[in-house]
Amino acid sequence: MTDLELDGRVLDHLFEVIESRRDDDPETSHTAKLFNKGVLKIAQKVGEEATETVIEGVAGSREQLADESADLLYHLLVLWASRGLTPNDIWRQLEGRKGISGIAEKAARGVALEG
Ligand SMILES: N=c1c2ncn([C@@H]3O[C@H](COP(=O)(O)OP(=O)(O)OP(=O)(O)O)[C@@H](O)[C@H]3O)c2ncn1[C@@H]1O[C@H](COP(=O)(O)O)[C@@H](O)[C@H]1O
Repeated sequence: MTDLELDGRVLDHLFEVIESRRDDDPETSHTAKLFNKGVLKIAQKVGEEATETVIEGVAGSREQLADESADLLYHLLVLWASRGLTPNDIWRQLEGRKGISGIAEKAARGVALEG
C-alpha cells in the first residue's frame, strides 16, 4: 500500500466494513459479536484499549504503541457506529475547530464558566 492510500480514508473504509458487519454472525465476525453485546461492552473495550494505548505510549516501543492505537481506533469506530454516529460527524467537529487554538478555547471556556 502506498502512503497515498494510507491516509484518512483507511478509517472511512474500516467504518464501512464495521457497518457491513452489523447483522453478521457473531461466531464469525468480531464486530458483529461486539454489536450483539451492546454499547456498554463496546464502551468498556474502548476504555481498555485507551488504557493499553496510554501504557504503550509511556513504556512501550513505537510498534507496540502503533498496535494498541489501531485497536483503540477500531473499537472507537465500533462505538460510533453503535451510537449512530459516522466518521463524518467527527471530521466535522474537527473541521469546526480549525484555526482555534486549544489554549484560547480553554481560556474562553474558563471565562464562560466563571461568568
Ligand atoms: N481492526 C480490527 C480489529 N482490531 C482488533 N480486533 C479484535 O479485537 C479483539 C480484541 O480482543 P480482546 O481479547 O481484547 O477482546 P475480546 O475478544 O472482546 O475479549 P473480552 O474483552 O470480552 O475478554 C481481538 O479479537 C482482535 O482481533 C479487530 N477486529 C476486527 N478489525 C477490523 O474489522 C474487520 C472486520 O472484522 P470482523 O468483524 O471480525 O469480520 C477486520 O477485517 C479488521 O479490518
